[in-house]
Amino acid sequence: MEKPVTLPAIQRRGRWSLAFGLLLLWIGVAHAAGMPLNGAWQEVAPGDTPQSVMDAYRAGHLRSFDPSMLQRFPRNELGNWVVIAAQPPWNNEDRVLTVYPAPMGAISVFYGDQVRRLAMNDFSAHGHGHGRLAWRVPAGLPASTPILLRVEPTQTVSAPIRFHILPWDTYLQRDTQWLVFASTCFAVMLAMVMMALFFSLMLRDITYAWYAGYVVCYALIQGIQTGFVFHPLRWQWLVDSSTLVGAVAVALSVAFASLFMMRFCDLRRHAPLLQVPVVAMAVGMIQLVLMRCSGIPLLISMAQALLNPLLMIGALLLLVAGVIAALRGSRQAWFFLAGWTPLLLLTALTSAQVNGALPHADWLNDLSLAGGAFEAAVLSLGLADRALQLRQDRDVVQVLADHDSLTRLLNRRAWTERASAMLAGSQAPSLAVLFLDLDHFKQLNDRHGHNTGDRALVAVATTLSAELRPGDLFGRHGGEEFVAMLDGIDAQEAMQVATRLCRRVHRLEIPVRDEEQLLSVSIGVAMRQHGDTLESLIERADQAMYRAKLHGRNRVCLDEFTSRAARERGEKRLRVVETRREEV
Ligand SMILES: Nc1nc2c(ncn2[C@@H]2O[C@H](COP(=O)(O)OP(=O)(O)OP(=O)(O)O)[C@@H](O)[C@H]2O)c(=O)[nH]1
Repeated sequence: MEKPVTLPAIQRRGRWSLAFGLLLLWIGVAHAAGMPLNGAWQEVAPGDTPQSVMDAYRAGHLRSFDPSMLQRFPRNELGNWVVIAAQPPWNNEDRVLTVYPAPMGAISVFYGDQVRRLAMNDFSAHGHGHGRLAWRVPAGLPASTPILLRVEPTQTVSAPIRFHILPWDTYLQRDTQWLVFASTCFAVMLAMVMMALFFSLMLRDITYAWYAGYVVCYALIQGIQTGFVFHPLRWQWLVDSSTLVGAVAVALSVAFASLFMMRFCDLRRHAPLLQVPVVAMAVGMIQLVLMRCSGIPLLISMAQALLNPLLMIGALLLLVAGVIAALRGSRQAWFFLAGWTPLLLLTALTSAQVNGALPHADWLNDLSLAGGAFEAAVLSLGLADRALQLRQDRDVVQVLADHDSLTRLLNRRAWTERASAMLAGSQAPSLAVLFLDLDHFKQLNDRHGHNTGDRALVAVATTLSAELRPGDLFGRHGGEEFVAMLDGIDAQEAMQVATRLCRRVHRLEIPVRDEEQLLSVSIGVAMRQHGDTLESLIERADQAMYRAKLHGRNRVCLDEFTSRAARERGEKRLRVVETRREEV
Protein backbone atom coordinates (compact mmCIF):
# COMPACT_ATOMS: atom_id res chain seq x y z
CA MET A 1 0.00 0.00 0.00
CA GLU A 2 1.25 3.48 -0.77
CA LYS A 3 2.53 5.27 2.30
CA PRO A 4 0.99 8.65 3.06
CA VAL A 5 3.46 11.39 2.35
CA THR A 6 4.34 13.22 5.58
CA LEU A 7 6.16 16.47 5.70
CA PRO A 8 9.41 16.06 7.65
CA ALA A 9 9.39 18.02 10.91
CA ILE A 10 12.28 20.16 9.73
CA GLN A 11 10.34 21.07 6.59
CA ARG A 12 7.29 22.01 8.66
CA ARG A 13 9.49 24.07 10.95
CA GLY A 14 10.89 25.68 7.83
CA ARG A 15 7.41 26.58 6.72
CA TRP A 16 6.68 28.31 10.03
CA SER A 17 10.03 30.09 9.89
CA LEU A 18 9.18 31.29 6.39
CA ALA A 19 5.77 32.57 7.51
CA PHE A 20 7.32 34.26 10.53
CA GLY A 21 10.05 35.73 8.32
CA LEU A 22 7.45 37.10 5.91
CA LEU A 23 5.55 38.64 8.83
CA LEU A 24 8.69 40.31 10.12
CA LEU A 25 9.44 41.50 6.59
CA TRP A 26 5.93 42.97 6.34
CA ILE A 27 6.35 44.72 9.68
CA GLY A 28 9.81 45.85 8.55
CA VAL A 29 8.47 47.26 5.29
CA ALA A 30 5.46 48.82 6.95
CA HIS A 31 7.59 50.44 9.61
CA ALA A 32 10.75 51.06 7.59
CA ALA A 33 12.73 53.84 9.18
CA GLY A 34 13.07 56.12 6.13
CA MET A 35 15.95 58.56 6.33
CA PRO A 36 18.36 58.09 9.29
CA LEU A 37 17.65 60.85 11.82
CA ASN A 38 19.22 62.52 14.80
CA GLY A 39 17.15 64.31 17.39
CA ALA A 40 17.60 66.80 20.21
CA TRP A 41 15.14 68.37 22.62
CA GLN A 42 14.73 70.73 25.53
CA GLU A 43 11.83 72.10 27.53
CA VAL A 44 10.35 75.39 26.35
CA ALA A 45 11.43 78.24 28.62
CA PRO A 46 9.77 81.69 28.78
CA GLY A 47 11.46 84.03 26.28
CA ASP A 48 12.66 81.22 23.97
CA THR A 49 12.61 82.06 20.27
CA PRO A 50 13.09 79.65 17.37
CA GLN A 51 16.39 81.37 16.63
CA SER A 52 17.67 81.05 20.20
CA VAL A 53 16.72 77.37 20.28
CA MET A 54 18.50 76.67 16.98
CA ASP A 55 21.57 78.50 18.29
CA ALA A 56 21.49 76.37 21.43
CA TYR A 57 21.10 73.26 19.25
CA ARG A 58 24.08 74.15 17.11
CA ALA A 59 26.09 74.85 20.26
CA GLY A 60 25.16 71.28 21.40
CA HIS A 61 23.14 72.45 24.43
CA LEU A 62 20.04 70.36 23.67
CA ARG A 63 19.62 66.80 24.97
CA SER A 64 19.93 64.28 22.16
CA PHE A 65 17.57 61.37 21.52
CA ASP A 66 16.96 58.76 18.84
CA PRO A 67 13.91 59.82 16.76
CA SER A 68 13.55 56.28 15.36
CA MET A 69 12.56 55.10 18.86
CA LEU A 70 9.44 56.06 20.76
CA GLN A 71 10.17 59.14 22.81
CA ARG A 72 7.97 60.59 25.52
CA PHE A 73 8.55 64.28 26.22
CA PRO A 74 7.85 65.50 29.74
CA ARG A 75 4.57 67.23 30.40
CA ASN A 76 5.13 70.88 31.23
CA GLU A 77 3.25 74.11 30.90
CA LEU A 78 4.98 75.44 27.79
CA GLY A 79 5.80 72.24 25.90
CA ASN A 80 9.12 71.04 24.43
CA TRP A 81 11.40 72.07 21.59
CA VAL A 82 12.48 69.25 19.31
CA VAL A 83 15.06 69.40 16.50
CA ILE A 84 15.02 66.63 13.89
CA ALA A 85 18.10 66.43 11.67
CA ALA A 86 18.38 64.04 8.74
CA GLN A 87 21.71 62.25 8.39
CA PRO A 88 23.64 61.70 5.17
CA PRO A 89 23.26 60.41 2.51
CA TRP A 90 20.83 63.30 2.00
CA ASN A 91 18.05 62.93 -0.45
CA ASN A 92 16.39 66.17 -1.52
CA GLU A 93 13.42 64.55 -3.26
CA ASP A 94 9.81 65.23 -2.23
CA ARG A 95 9.60 64.09 1.41
CA VAL A 96 7.35 64.12 4.44
CA LEU A 97 8.06 64.44 8.15
CA THR A 98 5.71 62.16 10.10
CA VAL A 99 4.95 61.85 13.78
CA TYR A 100 3.59 58.43 14.68
CA PRO A 101 1.51 57.26 16.53
CA ALA A 102 -0.76 60.27 16.36
CA PRO A 103 -0.12 62.46 19.42
CA MET A 104 -3.14 63.72 21.38
CA GLY A 105 -1.83 67.30 21.29
CA ALA A 106 -0.45 69.55 18.58
CA ILE A 107 3.02 69.91 17.11
CA SER A 108 4.22 73.19 15.56
CA VAL A 109 6.74 73.18 12.75
CA PHE A 110 8.97 76.25 12.38
CA TYR A 111 10.13 76.93 8.86
CA GLY A 112 11.71 80.30 8.00
CA ASP A 113 9.30 82.89 9.38
CA GLN A 114 6.37 80.51 9.20
CA VAL A 115 4.82 78.24 11.76
CA ARG A 116 2.57 75.33 10.76
CA ARG A 117 0.52 73.80 13.55
CA LEU A 118 -0.13 70.11 13.06
CA ALA A 119 -2.85 68.32 15.03
CA MET A 120 -5.13 65.36 14.41
CA ASN A 121 -8.15 67.58 15.08
CA ASP A 122 -7.03 70.19 12.57
CA PHE A 123 -9.00 70.10 9.32
CA SER A 124 -7.20 72.88 7.48
CA ALA A 125 -3.84 71.12 7.06
CA HIS A 126 -3.11 70.00 3.53
CA GLY A 127 -2.17 66.35 2.98
CA HIS A 128 -3.03 65.36 6.53
CA GLY A 129 -1.88 61.91 7.62
CA HIS A 130 -4.09 59.14 8.97
CA GLY A 131 -3.13 57.76 12.34
CA ARG A 132 -0.11 60.10 12.20
CA LEU A 133 0.77 63.76 11.79
CA ALA A 134 2.44 64.66 8.52
CA TRP A 135 4.23 67.74 7.27
CA ARG A 136 5.28 67.87 3.64
CA VAL A 137 8.78 69.36 3.67
CA PRO A 138 8.87 72.41 1.35
CA ALA A 139 10.73 71.77 -1.90
CA GLY A 140 13.26 74.55 -1.23
CA LEU A 141 14.38 73.14 2.11
CA PRO A 142 17.59 71.10 1.72
CA ALA A 143 17.49 67.66 3.37
CA SER A 144 20.51 68.57 5.45
CA THR A 145 18.65 71.43 7.23
CA PRO A 146 17.51 70.51 10.74
CA ILE A 147 13.76 70.96 11.33
CA LEU A 148 12.58 72.74 14.45
CA LEU A 149 9.36 71.54 16.12
CA ARG A 150 7.55 72.40 19.27
CA VAL A 151 5.55 69.68 21.00
CA GLU A 152 2.69 71.75 22.41
CA PRO A 153 1.53 71.12 25.99
CA THR A 154 -1.50 68.85 26.42
CA GLN A 155 -4.10 68.38 29.13
CA THR A 156 -3.72 64.62 29.01
CA VAL A 157 -0.73 62.35 29.55
CA SER A 158 1.57 62.70 26.53
CA ALA A 159 2.06 59.36 24.80
CA PRO A 160 5.45 58.47 23.28
CA ILE A 161 5.96 59.38 19.62
CA ARG A 162 8.39 58.52 16.87
CA PHE A 163 9.64 60.65 13.96
CA HIS A 164 10.28 59.66 10.35
CA ILE A 165 11.27 61.53 7.22
CA LEU A 166 9.92 59.51 4.31
CA PRO A 167 9.90 59.89 0.55
CA TRP A 168 6.42 61.10 -0.55
CA ASP A 169 5.56 57.77 -2.25
CA THR A 170 6.54 55.71 0.78
CA TYR A 171 4.50 58.02 3.00
CA LEU A 172 1.43 57.69 0.75
CA GLN A 173 1.77 53.91 0.69
CA ARG A 174 2.12 53.66 4.46
CA ASP A 175 -0.71 56.09 5.07
CA THR A 176 -3.04 54.13 2.77
CA GLN A 177 -2.08 50.83 4.37
CA TRP A 178 -2.89 52.21 7.79
CA LEU A 179 -6.19 53.60 6.56
CA VAL A 180 -7.21 50.22 5.15
CA PHE A 181 -6.10 48.45 8.33
CA ALA A 182 -7.90 50.86 10.69
CA SER A 183 -11.06 50.95 8.56
CA THR A 184 -11.18 47.15 8.58
CA CYS A 185 -10.83 47.02 12.37
CA PHE A 186 -13.58 49.61 12.88
CA ALA A 187 -15.78 47.91 10.30
CA VAL A 188 -15.45 44.58 12.15
CA MET A 189 -16.33 46.26 15.46
CA LEU A 190 -19.32 48.09 14.00
CA ALA A 191 -20.58 44.99 12.22
CA MET A 192 -20.52 43.14 15.54
CA VAL A 193 -22.33 46.04 17.21
CA MET A 194 -25.09 45.97 14.58
CA MET A 195 -25.45 42.23 14.93
CA ALA A 196 -25.61 42.50 18.73
CA LEU A 197 -28.24 45.23 18.57
CA PHE A 198 -30.43 43.21 16.21
CA PHE A 199 -30.08 40.15 18.46
CA SER A 200 -30.87 42.25 21.51
CA LEU A 201 -34.07 43.54 19.90
CA MET A 202 -35.18 40.25 18.40
CA LEU A 203 -34.35 38.05 21.39
CA ARG A 204 -35.28 40.70 23.99
CA ASP A 205 -31.96 39.98 25.69
CA ILE A 206 -30.17 42.94 27.28
CA THR A 207 -26.82 41.04 27.31
CA TYR A 208 -26.36 41.84 23.61
CA ALA A 209 -27.11 45.53 24.25
CA TRP A 210 -24.45 45.76 27.01
CA TYR A 211 -22.01 44.11 24.60
CA ALA A 212 -22.90 46.58 21.83
CA GLY A 213 -22.43 49.49 24.27
CA TYR A 214 -19.03 48.16 25.30
CA VAL A 215 -17.78 47.74 21.73
CA VAL A 216 -19.09 51.18 20.69
CA CYS A 217 -17.22 52.78 23.61
CA TYR A 218 -14.04 50.86 22.82
CA ALA A 219 -14.24 51.84 19.14
CA LEU A 220 -14.82 55.47 20.12
CA ILE A 221 -11.77 55.45 22.43
CA GLN A 222 -9.65 53.97 19.64
CA GLY A 223 -11.15 56.40 17.12
CA ILE A 224 -10.15 59.37 19.29
CA GLN A 225 -6.74 57.98 20.23
CA THR A 226 -5.72 57.22 16.66
CA GLY A 227 -7.35 60.38 15.31
CA PHE A 228 -9.56 58.27 13.01
CA VAL A 229 -12.63 60.28 14.04
CA PHE A 230 -10.97 63.43 12.61
CA HIS A 231 -9.11 61.96 9.65
CA PRO A 232 -10.77 60.46 7.67
CA LEU A 233 -14.15 60.77 9.48
CA ARG A 234 -13.96 64.57 9.92
CA TRP A 235 -16.16 64.66 13.03
CA GLN A 236 -15.67 68.37 13.60
CA TRP A 237 -18.19 68.44 16.46
CA LEU A 238 -15.78 66.34 18.51
CA VAL A 239 -12.86 68.76 18.22
CA ASP A 240 -13.51 70.67 21.45
CA SER A 241 -14.94 67.78 23.42
CA SER A 242 -12.72 64.87 22.47
CA THR A 243 -10.98 64.76 25.88
CA LEU A 244 -14.31 64.71 27.72
CA VAL A 245 -15.90 62.23 25.30
CA GLY A 246 -12.80 60.01 25.51
CA ALA A 247 -12.89 59.95 29.34
CA VAL A 248 -16.64 59.26 29.35
CA ALA A 249 -16.19 56.47 26.80
CA VAL A 250 -13.45 54.87 28.93
CA ALA A 251 -15.64 54.89 32.06
CA LEU A 252 -18.73 53.71 30.18
CA SER A 253 -16.79 50.94 28.43
CA VAL A 254 -15.89 49.47 31.84
CA ALA A 255 -19.51 49.86 33.03
CA PHE A 256 -20.87 48.11 29.92
CA ALA A 257 -18.13 45.44 30.04
CA SER A 258 -19.03 44.68 33.69
CA LEU A 259 -22.76 44.39 33.00
CA PHE A 260 -22.12 42.35 29.88
CA MET A 261 -19.69 39.91 31.49
CA MET A 262 -21.98 39.43 34.49
CA ARG A 263 -24.75 38.11 32.26
CA PHE A 264 -22.60 36.58 29.53
CA CYS A 265 -20.52 34.49 31.97
CA ASP A 266 -23.57 33.84 34.16
CA LEU A 267 -21.86 35.05 37.34
CA ARG A 268 -25.06 34.45 39.32
CA ARG A 269 -24.52 30.74 38.78
CA HIS A 270 -20.77 30.41 38.53
CA ALA A 271 -19.37 33.15 40.79
CA PRO A 272 -22.28 34.58 42.83
CA LEU A 273 -20.01 36.31 45.36
CA LEU A 274 -18.40 38.40 42.61
CA GLN A 275 -21.72 39.57 41.23
CA VAL A 276 -22.05 42.42 43.75
CA PRO A 277 -18.57 43.91 43.18
CA VAL A 278 -19.01 43.67 39.40
CA VAL A 279 -22.35 45.52 39.55
CA ALA A 280 -20.80 48.03 41.99
CA MET A 281 -18.01 48.64 39.47
CA ALA A 282 -20.57 49.36 36.74
CA VAL A 283 -22.52 51.73 39.01
CA GLY A 284 -19.29 53.39 40.17
CA MET A 285 -18.21 54.02 36.59
CA ILE A 286 -21.58 55.55 35.71
CA GLN A 287 -21.23 57.83 38.74
CA LEU A 288 -17.80 58.90 37.50
CA VAL A 289 -19.36 59.79 34.16
CA LEU A 290 -22.00 61.91 35.92
CA MET A 291 -19.32 63.62 38.02
CA ARG A 292 -17.18 64.26 34.92
CA CYS A 293 -20.13 65.84 33.10
CA SER A 294 -21.43 67.79 36.11
CA GLY A 295 -19.49 71.00 35.31
CA ILE A 296 -18.54 71.30 39.01
CA PRO A 297 -14.70 71.65 39.17
CA LEU A 298 -14.33 69.67 42.41
CA LEU A 299 -16.36 66.74 41.09
CA ILE A 300 -14.54 66.85 37.75
CA SER A 301 -11.11 66.67 39.37
CA MET A 302 -12.32 63.90 41.70
CA ALA A 303 -13.60 61.94 38.70
CA GLN A 304 -10.27 62.44 36.90
CA ALA A 305 -8.31 61.29 39.94
CA LEU A 306 -10.51 58.21 40.46
CA LEU A 307 -10.70 57.04 36.84
CA ASN A 308 -7.32 55.31 36.50
CA PRO A 309 -7.31 53.47 39.86
CA LEU A 310 -10.89 52.30 39.23
CA LEU A 311 -9.93 51.19 35.73
CA MET A 312 -7.18 49.01 37.13
CA ILE A 313 -9.41 47.54 39.84
CA GLY A 314 -12.19 46.97 37.29
CA ALA A 315 -9.89 45.20 34.83
CA LEU A 316 -8.54 42.96 37.58
CA LEU A 317 -12.01 42.24 38.93
CA LEU A 318 -13.37 41.22 35.53
CA LEU A 319 -10.33 39.07 34.89
CA VAL A 320 -10.67 37.27 38.24
CA ALA A 321 -14.45 36.86 37.76
CA GLY A 322 -13.85 35.51 34.24
CA VAL A 323 -11.24 32.99 35.42
CA ILE A 324 -13.42 31.77 38.32
CA ALA A 325 -16.51 31.47 36.11
CA ALA A 326 -14.49 29.60 33.46
CA LEU A 327 -13.06 27.19 36.03
CA ARG A 328 -16.54 26.60 37.44
CA GLY A 329 -17.91 25.52 34.10
CA SER A 330 -19.03 28.67 32.25
CA ARG A 331 -18.27 28.06 28.57
CA GLN A 332 -18.85 31.72 27.75
CA ALA A 333 -16.24 32.77 30.33
CA TRP A 334 -13.60 31.10 28.13
CA PHE A 335 -14.73 33.21 25.19
CA PHE A 336 -14.61 36.28 27.43
CA LEU A 337 -11.08 35.47 28.59
CA ALA A 338 -9.92 34.71 25.03
CA GLY A 339 -11.14 38.12 23.81
CA TRP A 340 -10.49 40.25 26.89
CA THR A 341 -7.06 39.01 28.07
CA PRO A 342 -5.13 40.10 24.93
CA LEU A 343 -6.61 43.58 25.33
CA LEU A 344 -5.60 43.69 29.00
CA LEU A 345 -2.11 42.58 28.05
CA LEU A 346 -1.92 45.27 25.37
CA THR A 347 -3.16 47.90 27.83
CA ALA A 348 -0.48 46.83 30.31
CA LEU A 349 2.20 46.99 27.58
CA THR A 350 0.98 50.43 26.45
CA SER A 351 1.14 51.70 30.04
CA ALA A 352 4.66 50.30 30.34
CA GLN A 353 5.53 52.06 27.08
CA VAL A 354 4.31 55.40 28.44
CA ASN A 355 6.87 54.86 31.21
CA GLY A 356 9.71 54.26 28.76
CA ALA A 357 9.56 50.50 28.06
CA LEU A 358 9.46 48.95 24.56
CA PRO A 359 10.74 52.01 22.67
CA HIS A 360 10.75 50.09 19.34
CA ALA A 361 7.17 48.90 19.53
CA ASP A 362 5.29 51.76 17.86
CA TRP A 363 2.85 49.13 16.50
CA LEU A 364 1.37 48.60 19.97
CA ASN A 365 -1.27 51.24 19.26
CA ASP A 366 -2.26 49.52 16.03
CA LEU A 367 -2.30 46.21 17.84
CA SER A 368 -4.75 47.64 20.39
CA LEU A 369 -7.03 48.54 17.48
CA ALA A 370 -6.69 45.05 15.99
CA GLY A 371 -7.18 43.63 19.51
CA GLY A 372 -10.51 45.45 19.71
CA ALA A 373 -11.67 43.91 16.44
CA PHE A 374 -10.39 40.50 17.53
CA GLU A 375 -12.18 40.77 20.86
CA ALA A 376 -15.41 41.86 19.17
CA ALA A 377 -15.23 38.87 16.82
CA VAL A 378 -14.42 36.40 19.63
CA LEU A 379 -17.17 37.74 21.89
CA SER A 380 -19.65 37.61 19.01
CA LEU A 381 -18.71 33.97 18.56
CA GLY A 382 -19.30 33.55 22.28
CA LEU A 383 -22.70 35.21 21.97
CA ALA A 384 -23.60 32.89 19.10
CA ASP A 385 -22.49 29.95 21.25
CA ARG A 386 -24.62 31.31 24.09
CA ALA A 387 -27.64 31.52 21.79
CA LEU A 388 -27.02 27.92 20.75
CA GLN A 389 -26.74 26.82 24.36
CA LEU A 390 -29.93 28.66 25.28
CA ARG A 391 -31.69 26.93 22.41
CA GLN A 392 -30.42 23.54 23.56
CA ASP A 393 -31.52 24.32 27.13
CA ARG A 394 -34.92 25.38 25.80
CA ASP A 395 -35.19 22.11 23.85
CA VAL A 396 -34.37 20.13 26.98
CA VAL A 397 -36.95 22.10 28.96
CA GLN A 398 -39.46 21.52 26.16
CA VAL A 399 -38.84 17.77 26.28
CA LEU A 400 -39.18 17.79 30.08
CA ALA A 401 -42.35 19.87 29.85
CA ASP A 402 -43.92 17.58 27.24
CA HIS A 403 -43.04 14.23 28.76
CA ASP A 404 -44.10 12.37 31.81
CA SER A 405 -41.10 11.98 34.11
CA LEU A 406 -41.92 8.38 35.10
CA THR A 407 -42.84 6.69 31.84
CA ARG A 408 -41.19 9.16 29.40
CA LEU A 409 -44.41 9.13 27.40
CA LEU A 410 -46.10 12.34 26.23
CA ASN A 411 -47.97 13.87 29.13
CA ARG A 412 -51.65 14.76 28.92
CA ARG A 413 -51.12 18.38 27.84
CA ALA A 414 -48.58 17.56 25.12
CA TRP A 415 -50.61 14.55 23.92
CA THR A 416 -53.76 16.68 23.72
CA GLU A 417 -51.90 19.36 21.75
CA ARG A 418 -50.51 16.89 19.25
CA ALA A 419 -53.70 14.85 19.06
CA SER A 420 -55.67 18.03 18.21
CA ALA A 421 -53.18 18.76 15.41
CA MET A 422 -53.40 15.17 14.18
CA LEU A 423 -57.17 15.25 14.21
CA ALA A 424 -57.29 18.57 12.35
CA GLY A 425 -54.73 17.49 9.75
CA SER A 426 -55.95 13.93 9.22
CA GLN A 427 -56.97 13.19 5.62
CA ALA A 428 -57.71 9.53 6.25
CA PRO A 429 -61.34 8.30 6.13
CA SER A 430 -61.15 6.90 9.64
CA LEU A 431 -59.30 7.55 12.87
CA ALA A 432 -59.42 5.81 16.25
CA VAL A 433 -58.82 6.83 19.86
CA LEU A 434 -57.95 4.14 22.40
CA PHE A 435 -58.46 4.75 26.11
CA LEU A 436 -56.50 2.29 28.29
CA ASP A 437 -56.91 1.83 32.05
CA LEU A 438 -54.93 -0.73 34.04
CA ASP A 439 -57.12 -3.07 36.08
CA HIS A 440 -57.07 -3.22 39.85
CA PHE A 441 -54.04 -1.02 39.97
CA LYS A 442 -54.89 0.21 43.43
CA GLN A 443 -54.66 -3.35 44.68
CA LEU A 444 -51.21 -3.71 43.16
CA ASN A 445 -50.08 -0.54 44.86
CA ASP A 446 -51.62 -1.48 48.16
CA ARG A 447 -50.25 -4.99 48.16
CA HIS A 448 -46.77 -4.44 46.78
CA GLY A 449 -46.13 -0.74 47.30
CA HIS A 450 -45.90 2.27 45.03
CA ASN A 451 -42.47 1.34 43.71
CA THR A 452 -43.86 -1.84 42.24
CA GLY A 453 -46.77 0.18 40.84
CA ASP A 454 -44.31 2.59 39.22
CA ARG A 455 -42.32 -0.27 37.73
CA ALA A 456 -45.53 -1.72 36.33
CA LEU A 457 -46.46 1.63 34.74
CA VAL A 458 -43.01 1.93 33.14
CA ALA A 459 -43.16 -1.65 31.84
CA VAL A 460 -46.63 -1.11 30.35
CA ALA A 461 -45.58 2.20 28.74
CA THR A 462 -42.43 0.71 27.22
CA THR A 463 -44.19 -2.40 25.96
CA LEU A 464 -47.14 -0.59 24.44
CA SER A 465 -44.95 2.07 22.80
CA ALA A 466 -43.01 -0.73 21.09
CA GLU A 467 -46.24 -2.43 20.07
CA LEU A 468 -47.67 0.63 18.31
CA ARG A 469 -46.58 2.08 14.95
CA PRO A 470 -44.20 5.08 14.94
CA GLY A 471 -47.01 7.25 13.53
CA ASP A 472 -49.42 6.42 16.36
CA LEU A 473 -49.73 8.99 19.09
CA PHE A 474 -49.38 7.40 22.51
CA GLY A 475 -49.38 9.21 25.85
CA ARG A 476 -50.11 8.99 29.54
CA HIS A 477 -53.47 10.49 30.31
CA GLY A 478 -52.84 10.44 34.05
CA GLY A 479 -52.47 7.89 36.85
CA GLU A 480 -52.83 4.41 35.38
CA GLU A 481 -54.60 5.66 32.22
CA PHE A 482 -53.08 5.84 28.74
CA VAL A 483 -54.42 7.17 25.44
CA ALA A 484 -53.53 6.46 21.84
CA MET A 485 -54.64 8.06 18.59
CA LEU A 486 -54.35 5.88 15.50
CA ASP A 487 -54.80 7.65 12.18
CA GLY A 488 -55.92 5.90 8.97
CA ILE A 489 -57.30 2.84 10.70
CA ASP A 490 -60.88 1.49 10.53
CA ALA A 491 -62.92 0.09 13.42
CA GLN A 492 -62.01 -3.50 12.59
CA GLU A 493 -58.28 -2.77 12.60
CA ALA A 494 -58.54 -0.56 15.70
CA MET A 495 -60.18 -3.40 17.61
CA GLN A 496 -57.47 -5.78 16.47
CA VAL A 497 -54.73 -3.41 17.61
CA ALA A 498 -56.47 -2.83 20.95
CA THR A 499 -56.88 -6.58 21.46
CA ARG A 500 -53.19 -7.08 20.70
CA LEU A 501 -52.30 -4.41 23.27
CA CYS A 502 -54.63 -6.01 25.80
CA ARG A 503 -53.00 -9.41 25.34
CA ARG A 504 -49.54 -7.92 25.40
CA VAL A 505 -50.16 -6.30 28.80
CA HIS A 506 -51.55 -9.52 30.19
CA ARG A 507 -48.38 -11.34 29.12
CA LEU A 508 -46.24 -8.82 31.02
CA GLU A 509 -44.62 -10.16 34.14
CA ILE A 510 -43.73 -7.67 36.83
CA PRO A 511 -41.32 -9.34 39.25
CA VAL A 512 -42.47 -8.79 42.86
CA ARG A 513 -40.42 -10.50 45.55
CA ASP A 514 -40.59 -14.20 44.65
CA GLU A 515 -43.78 -14.17 42.62
CA GLU A 516 -44.63 -12.74 39.22
CA GLN A 517 -47.43 -10.19 39.27
CA LEU A 518 -49.73 -10.29 36.26
CA LEU A 519 -51.33 -7.15 34.89
CA SER A 520 -54.35 -6.51 32.74
CA VAL A 521 -55.82 -3.54 30.99
CA SER A 522 -59.30 -2.50 29.87
CA ILE A 523 -59.47 -0.59 26.62
CA GLY A 524 -62.19 1.56 25.10
CA VAL A 525 -62.05 2.29 21.37
CA ALA A 526 -63.82 5.26 19.76
CA MET A 527 -63.95 5.87 16.02
CA ARG A 528 -64.15 9.40 14.69
CA GLN A 529 -67.64 10.35 13.56
CA HIS A 530 -68.69 13.42 11.65
CA GLY A 531 -68.51 16.51 13.86
CA ASP A 532 -66.35 14.85 16.52
CA THR A 533 -63.94 16.93 18.57
CA LEU A 534 -61.01 15.53 20.50
CA GLU A 535 -62.98 15.88 23.74
CA SER A 536 -66.01 14.02 22.39
CA LEU A 537 -63.79 11.25 20.99
CA ILE A 538 -61.95 10.81 24.28
CA GLU A 539 -65.23 10.87 26.17
CA ARG A 540 -66.67 8.07 24.01
CA ALA A 541 -63.46 6.03 24.31
CA ASP A 542 -63.56 6.54 28.10
CA GLN A 543 -67.16 5.35 28.22
CA ALA A 544 -66.25 2.31 26.15
CA MET A 545 -63.38 1.58 28.53
CA TYR A 546 -65.82 1.89 31.43
CA ARG A 547 -68.03 -0.70 29.75
CA ALA A 548 -65.03 -2.99 29.38
CA LYS A 549 -64.47 -2.64 33.14
CA LEU A 550 -68.13 -3.40 33.81
CA HIS A 551 -67.99 -6.48 31.60
CA GLY A 552 -65.18 -8.01 33.63
CA ARG A 553 -62.05 -6.00 32.70
CA ASN A 554 -59.08 -7.20 30.60
CA ARG A 555 -61.01 -6.64 27.42
CA VAL A 556 -61.66 -4.20 24.60
CA CYS A 557 -64.99 -2.45 23.95
CA LEU A 558 -65.97 -0.36 20.97
CA ASP A 559 -67.87 2.84 21.64
CA GLU A 560 -71.66 2.56 21.56
CA PHE A 561 -72.13 4.87 18.61
CA THR A 562 -69.78 2.98 16.31
CA SER A 563 -71.01 -0.45 17.49
CA ARG A 564 -74.60 0.53 16.82
CA ALA A 565 -73.72 1.87 13.37
CA ALA A 566 -71.77 -1.31 12.59
CA ARG A 567 -74.62 -3.50 13.82
CA GLU A 568 -77.02 -1.58 11.65
CA ARG A 569 -74.75 -2.21 8.69
CA GLY A 570 -74.64 -5.90 9.67
CA GLU A 571 -70.92 -5.99 10.48
CA LYS A 572 -71.17 -8.72 13.09
CA ARG A 573 -67.46 -9.47 13.17
CA LEU A 574 -66.85 -6.36 15.21
CA ARG A 575 -68.52 -7.84 18.26
CA VAL A 576 -66.45 -11.01 17.91
CA VAL A 577 -63.25 -8.98 18.32
CA GLU A 578 -64.29 -7.85 21.80
CA THR A 579 -61.98 -9.81 24.05
CA ARG A 580 -63.17 -11.80 26.97
CA ARG A 581 -60.83 -12.62 29.79
CA GLU A 582 -60.71 -16.34 29.08
CA GLU A 583 -59.72 -15.67 25.46
CA VAL A 584 -56.62 -13.71 26.37
N1 LIG B 1 -47.52 3.53 41.67
C1 LIG B 1 -48.25 4.46 41.11
N2 LIG B 1 -49.57 4.46 41.28
C2 LIG B 1 -50.33 5.39 40.70
C3 LIG B 1 -49.77 6.39 39.89
N3 LIG B 1 -50.78 7.19 39.42
C4 LIG B 1 -51.95 6.67 39.96
N4 LIG B 1 -51.66 5.60 40.72
C5 LIG B 1 -52.56 4.79 41.48
O1 LIG B 1 -53.45 4.10 40.62
C6 LIG B 1 -54.56 3.73 41.38
C7 LIG B 1 -55.79 3.87 40.56
O2 LIG B 1 -56.84 3.29 41.31
P1 LIG B 1 -58.33 3.27 40.82
O3 LIG B 1 -58.63 4.54 40.08
O4 LIG B 1 -59.16 2.99 42.00
O5 LIG B 1 -58.41 2.14 39.79
P2 LIG B 1 -57.99 0.63 39.88
O6 LIG B 1 -57.53 0.23 41.22
O7 LIG B 1 -57.06 0.35 38.77
O8 LIG B 1 -59.35 -0.06 39.58
P3 LIG B 1 -60.08 -0.24 38.22
O9 LIG B 1 -59.59 0.88 37.34
O10 LIG B 1 -61.49 -0.13 38.51
O11 LIG B 1 -59.64 -1.54 37.70
C8 LIG B 1 -54.60 4.60 42.63
O12 LIG B 1 -54.28 3.83 43.76
C9 LIG B 1 -53.47 5.60 42.38
O13 LIG B 1 -52.81 5.94 43.58
C10 LIG B 1 -48.36 6.39 39.71
O14 LIG B 1 -47.78 7.22 39.01
N5 LIG B 1 -47.64 5.42 40.34
